[in-house]
Amino acid sequence: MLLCIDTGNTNTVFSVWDGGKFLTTLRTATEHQRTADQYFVWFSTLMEHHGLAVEIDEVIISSTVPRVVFNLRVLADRYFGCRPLVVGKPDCLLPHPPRVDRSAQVGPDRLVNTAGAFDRHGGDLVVVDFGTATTFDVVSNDGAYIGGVIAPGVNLSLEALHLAAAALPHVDITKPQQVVGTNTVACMQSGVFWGYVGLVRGICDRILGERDRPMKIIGTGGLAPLFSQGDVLFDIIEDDLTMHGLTVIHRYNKENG
Ligand SMILES: Nc1ncnc2c1ncn2[C@@H]1O[C@H](COP(=O)(O)OP(=O)(O)O)[C@@H](O)[C@H]1O
Ligand SMILES: CC(C)(COP(=O)(O)O)[C@@H](O)C(=O)NCCC(=O)O
Ligand SMILES: [K+]
Repeated sequence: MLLCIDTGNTNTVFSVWDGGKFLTTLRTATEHQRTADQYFVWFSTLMEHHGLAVEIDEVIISSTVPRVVFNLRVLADRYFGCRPLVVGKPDCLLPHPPRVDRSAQVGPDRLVNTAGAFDRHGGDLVVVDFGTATTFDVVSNDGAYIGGVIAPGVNLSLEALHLAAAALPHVDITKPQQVVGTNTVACMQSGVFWGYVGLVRGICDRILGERDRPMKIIGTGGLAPLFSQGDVLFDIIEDDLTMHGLTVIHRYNKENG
């Protein structure tokens, strides 16, 4: 079976694909010091806990943190007896190569989102992914990643306020009751929540204006549903888009590699 690994700057997600569906999805904090042995103890313990006695014989990795790839490669080699496909490396083929200034610099998560979204929805898309950073990935009519936008992530913005201003506490994001906050926490939540609603809407409107054609807007990442409570921001919300993209790229490499 195929193990799909998506490492973001905050969290790493492992998901097991049986060829038709994901059997389980496991999440751990991203730490570059974690060894292959540590990954395996964590993974095998939870697989056993879920009663999943499956044999992994293929691995695909997308990592926005280059340093973790070494240990993930060792994991695949030592425990699953395979050489992983690593998105963004020259030996990993993409169904539609990106058309940007330096394709080697594009975050692999964005290439994967593009592949997953095009497979499900066809071309002319904007994928908005709420992770450590909030990214906008523009997918052309023929399925290529052709550029986008990188904005600071929601939690990063809240944390930056806390770190830079002595009197501002650490707060979690939520949709505030009112725009006008009557205490410090409510004021901060309002600034970030409504600020992001405006940011997403404003950037998508500008992308649509610049591209001058109808496009579908797809939201993904854990915070997409929260922000769509503030305004109609997305045509579709899909929380498994990155994982789906990994299966698409894996299949493409099997068929064409
Ligand atoms: N459903 C959720 N509710 C609240 N916060 C979330 C949710 N999903 C993710 N987050 C937060 O959003 C940030 C980005 O998370 P994640 O999507 O895992 O980022 P990355 O892919 O960059 O690792 C993290 O700080 C995480 O705690
Ligand atoms: C923009 C990102 C930091 C987003 O990563 P994430 O929020 O998923 O951790 C990542 O896609 C990245 O490191 N990109 C490299 C630069 C680029 O995509 O052009
Ligand atoms: K992201």
